[in-house]
Amino acid sequence: MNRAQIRELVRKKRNSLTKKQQQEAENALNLNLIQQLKHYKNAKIALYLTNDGELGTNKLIQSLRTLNHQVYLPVIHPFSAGYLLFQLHEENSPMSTNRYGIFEPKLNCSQICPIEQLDILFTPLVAFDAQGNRLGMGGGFYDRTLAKYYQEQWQKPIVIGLAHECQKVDHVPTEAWDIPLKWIATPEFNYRW
Ligand SMILES: Nc1nc2c(c(=O)[nH]1)N(C=O)[C@@H](CNc1ccc(C(=O)N[C@@H](CCC(=O)O)C(=O)O)cc1)CN2
Ligand SMILES: Nc1ncnc2c1ncn2[C@@H]1O[C@H](COP(=O)(O)OP(=O)(O)OP(=O)(O)O)[C@@H](O)[C@H]1O
Repeated sequence: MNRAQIRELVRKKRNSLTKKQQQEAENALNLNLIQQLKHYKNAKIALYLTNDGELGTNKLIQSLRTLNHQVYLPVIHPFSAGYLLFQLHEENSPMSTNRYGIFEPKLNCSQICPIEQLDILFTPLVAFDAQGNRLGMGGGFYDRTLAKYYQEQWQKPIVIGLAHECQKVDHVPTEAWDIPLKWIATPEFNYRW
């Protein structure tokens, strides 16, 4: 299967999960990651708002806030095409919808966090394989935005892909720009490379 075929197949799969399965997955992911991140204090953590059958993040966002972490969300860069910015997201932050119909914070430059100052960055993904290869929605946003950090000796942020178990495939055909992940969390497991 090529990248487009895998994308189509896995997007269908995750969109066909029932509400109950989605809810259970979201709850389990929350418990998994709260346990995994328990040594962090007042961390800056980038997440995303759920779209297209992706693993739910609302519960995790609420828990992280309760634990005094700061939550950031991606905002599509207003003029650097294909890049993301990460903006602070609080309970009542003004929101707007981007061109894909995904909620994102209304751009406020004073609340943007440079990537190297984030402690943890969670990426959405469509499919992953046993080697940590990641396939996204096809915009190249995360690959492009993180490319600069991948080239240098990279300490921060820790990048963690989030996915349902059903998004694991035998093999993701890779491209030169793809950034393999060192950690993918599902509701059930943590895959580390
Ligand atoms: N929840 C979430 N937020 C995210 C991402 C994501 O994958 N998930 N992104 C990760 O990069 C960025 C947005 N990238 C996206 C790229 C394509 C489509 C999408 O639905 N594409 C349609 C075609 C839409 C069109 O061109 O008008 C499709 O493939 O059906 C959505 C998001 C930033 N925010
Ligand atoms: N580092 C980069 N520099 C320039 N272009 C890039 C880079 N990374 C990806 N692209 C471009 O973005 C397009 C989409 O890439 P790809 O199919 O890998 O996206 P994706 O990983 O599925 O999406 P996303 O990262 O947004 O979840 C490709 O055509 C590629 O040319």
